[in-house]
Order: sequence, then C-alpha cells, then structure tokens
Amino acid sequence: MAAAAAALRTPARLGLDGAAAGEQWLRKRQRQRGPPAPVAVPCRWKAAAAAVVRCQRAAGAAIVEKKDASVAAAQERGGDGGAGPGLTVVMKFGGSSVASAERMREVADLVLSFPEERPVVVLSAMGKTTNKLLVAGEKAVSCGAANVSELDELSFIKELHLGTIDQLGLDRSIVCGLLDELEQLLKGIAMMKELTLRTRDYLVSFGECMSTRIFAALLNKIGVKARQYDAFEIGFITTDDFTNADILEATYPAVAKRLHGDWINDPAIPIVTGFLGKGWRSGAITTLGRGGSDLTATTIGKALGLREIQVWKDVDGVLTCDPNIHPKAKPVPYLTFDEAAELAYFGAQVLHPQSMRPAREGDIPVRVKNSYNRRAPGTLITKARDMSESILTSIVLKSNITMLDIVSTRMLGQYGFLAKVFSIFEDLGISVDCVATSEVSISLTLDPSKLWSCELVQQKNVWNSIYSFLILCQ
Ligand SMILES: Nc1ncnc2c1ncn2[C@@H]1O[C@H](COP(=O)(O)OP(=O)(O)O)[C@@H](O)[C@H]1O
Ligand SMILES: N[C@@H](CC(=O)OP(=O)(O)O)C(=O)O
Repeated sequence: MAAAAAALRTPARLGLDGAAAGEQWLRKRQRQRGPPAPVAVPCRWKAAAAAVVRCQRAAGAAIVEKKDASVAAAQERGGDGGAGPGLTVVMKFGGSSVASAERMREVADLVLSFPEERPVVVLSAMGKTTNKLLVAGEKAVSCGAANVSELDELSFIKELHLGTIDQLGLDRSIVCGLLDELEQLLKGIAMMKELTLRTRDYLVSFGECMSTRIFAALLNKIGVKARQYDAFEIGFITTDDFTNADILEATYPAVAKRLHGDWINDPAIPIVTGFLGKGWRSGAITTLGRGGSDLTATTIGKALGLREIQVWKDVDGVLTCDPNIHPKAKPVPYLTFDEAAELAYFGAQVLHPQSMRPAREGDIPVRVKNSYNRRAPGTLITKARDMSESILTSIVLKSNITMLDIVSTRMLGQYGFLAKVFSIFEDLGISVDCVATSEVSISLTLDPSKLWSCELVQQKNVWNSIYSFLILCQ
C-alpha cells in the first residue's frame, strides 16, 4: 500500500503547484457544462417548502414519513446525475484520507482525476481530530479554565490545522476564528465543569468545519472553484438526539435546493462538512453518530438524485472481515444495500449503520474505494447482485453486547408472550438486535448504543419493569 501511495505522489501526477491541473479541469468542465439551465420544476420546491413547515409542526410525523419527494423532484428535473448540467457524484473522504497536508493534496488530485464528473465533496475531520476534541472536552471539565490553553489535545489540534495550512501555502485566517472559538468553548466547559451531549456535538463540529475550509481553500488556490458549506447551514435538519441524531425528511428538498441552486447560479465544487446537522427543535448543532459522514454523503446523493455515491476510505473496500482482526481479509467486490446495512449495523466499522438507507431509497449505487490505492476496484453496493456463487459474504464481530435470557415454563402452549416482552422494550425505547426463542425461553441481545446513549441502564425504573415482568413469568 505504501508503494502504491508513493507512486501516486509524483509531481507529474500531482501538478498542483502551477495550478495546471486545476485550470485543465476547469477548462474541460466549462466545455462539458454548456449554458446553465434553470431549475426545471420550481413548483416542486414550493411543495418541498410546505413539507418543511409540516415537519416543524409535527416532528414525530416527519421522522417516520418515508415519502421520497426529493428523489421524485430530482428525477423529474431530468436526471441531474445524467449528462445534464447538474452535479453528478458525491465523493466522501474520511478522516484517514485527509489526515495531513500531503493527504489533502492527494485527495485534491484524486478529485481532479475525474474530469468527467461534477462532484459534491464531503469531508470528515482530519485524522483523529474528533477523538482529540472529545478528550479535550473531558479534560476541560476538571482542569480549570486557566489551564485550558495548555491542554495537549488543544495544542495538537492547533498544530495539525495551522501546520497543514502553512504546508499548503494557505492563509491561517481560514481557521483562526474557529480555533479561538474552540478555545473559548473549552474554557466555558471548564467554568461550567460539565460537558453535556449538546455541548459535545458543538465541540466536535470544529473538526469538520476546519477540514472543509482548508480543502476548499486548497482547491481555490490551485484554480478550481470550490465553495465550503457547513451542513447545519444548508438544510441538514435532524432530531435533537445529540451525538446520535437522525436525519429528518425535510433535509432532502432543502439540501437539494441549496446545492443545486448555487451550482446553477455560480458553479463551484461544493465542499460539505460530514457528520453534522441542526436539531429541528433546538436549532443547535447535532452529530449523526461516529462515522456519520458516510450518512451525510448518501443523504446528499439521494437529495440530488446523483449517479453514484463514492466513499473513499483507507482500505480496498468492504472486506471479508475487520483487517485489524484478520490482516488477510479480502475485498468483497459486490454487496446489496441490505447486506451492507446489516454488516454495518452488526459492527463493520467501515460504514455508518444508517448510511445505506438514503442510498437504497434513492436507488443510488455506493462505491467504497481506497484513497491510498485508487486503482483497487473497491466494493460496489447496489439494490441486487448475483447471489448464485455466494456462500458467506463477510464476518463481523460486535462486542459489548447486552444479552437478556428470559426462561419460564409459563410460555408453553401460550400466546401473546412475545408480544408482552416486546411491548416493554417498545415502551422503553430499547432496540432489540437478535432474538432466539424456544418453547420455554427467549434470548435477546440489545443495541448497546441505544442503551448507553439514553443512559437507560442507569434508570432504575427500566430494570424494575424488566424484573417485574420476569417475576410475573416465574
Ligand atoms: N469489514 C470491514 N471492511 C473494511 N474495513 C473494516 C471492516 N471492519 C472494520 N474495518 C475498519 O474500518 C476502517 C475504515 O473505516 P473508517 O475508519 O470509518 O474510515 P474513514 O475514517 O476513512 O471513513 C478500516 O481502516 C478498517 O480498519
Ligand atoms: N469525524 C467524525 C465523522 C466521521 O465520519 O469520521 P470518519 O469518516 O473518519 O469515520 C468521526 O470521527 O466519527
């Protein structure tokens, strides 16, 4: 892998210094683009705006609504993902892909190596920035406001971002305001001696806000017009479940309207923050759960009805198992949305568990590729695939499972027993992963992220309801 990456970094291939690659790309783009077309169906957007209002009045309904207004609108627009003037693909780059100045250059080169595409770029925070921000927040709770400036993690984040900007020859002012704001926030946490989930989301948002600003500035410097967007400012509307928010249906028309409208009026590659949204009730910054930039990418793909969603990682696609467990894991060439969703849900860290949903709903292929080894074919995820040869697709390991065994002879020949058990979990809002039953027992595994994020395990009444049910069963 190191050899492949080194080969791709030759100056001839990069060609970024003289802005030649950028200018070449721009010229080709202008030849292909032709005259800008108006937004084809303005009445659709009025319908979408009405949907936003409905969502604000009844969030619950908005969460469960499955209607695909944005997909229909995008398709009716004449297929922005086709040969028309619109954007064609999403290219999402994870933290490992943009971990340094050298990696940012490499990714810029990679984006420009597809001159036939009109991409939307989604970025995660640089390298391990999100983890560092979280540790800084934890430390700030007890370190005292006077000591915040000395936190190792804050110094690391400052050095990483300012160092990257210097190496790329950009202006430090791109992130100076954000770094000051970050330090102020950490001082606020230190003064309050508390780090709420809401503050945690605000805190980690600095990672994506900085990486996207740096990358957009890099593209502009090399002569490729790019425009940075904070997802929470362009219509990514979510539930107010801080650290694990769900995207609301109103997001699709809002995001499509903004990105498509800007592109038509003044074409520039959109560079969008992954992972972030805006709580519909609180108006505060939310996050989509760890690894949530994948979901940002598929949401944009569906919103704009794009041709393809590309998710660029540091591995050759979805592998037959976690390479940290078995280094000889092999890439899986094809997967269905359902298989990928299941793998992600049951622990394959490579994709965000919810990320397949928008892609499946919009029927947009997802390609998982390696930004360190771009020639590797990667994994193509689509609605259906040839299953005739497949025996075992991939193996995942999910640790920290909470398992509950309910054993009672009162189940024998009875009806409604399972219904009673599951109604308790429904009341408590606990998601059940796996179920096995026999005539006298039920074994359940519970989704740990929901358990811990809701802090349900600490609520006595939860366990009281389960215990009293178990006693009833005896
Ligand atoms: N089945 C799997 N296939 C591929 N990668 C996996 C799998 N299970 C776990 N991983 C891990 O997921 C990592 C890629 O996901 P992630 O770190 O979220 O990437 P990024 O930050 O680039 O989006 C890989 O480096 C690998 O260690
Ligand atoms: N930066 C966030 C969001 C994300 O998607 O990251 P990555 O693409 O590097 O997994 C995280 O670390 O969770």
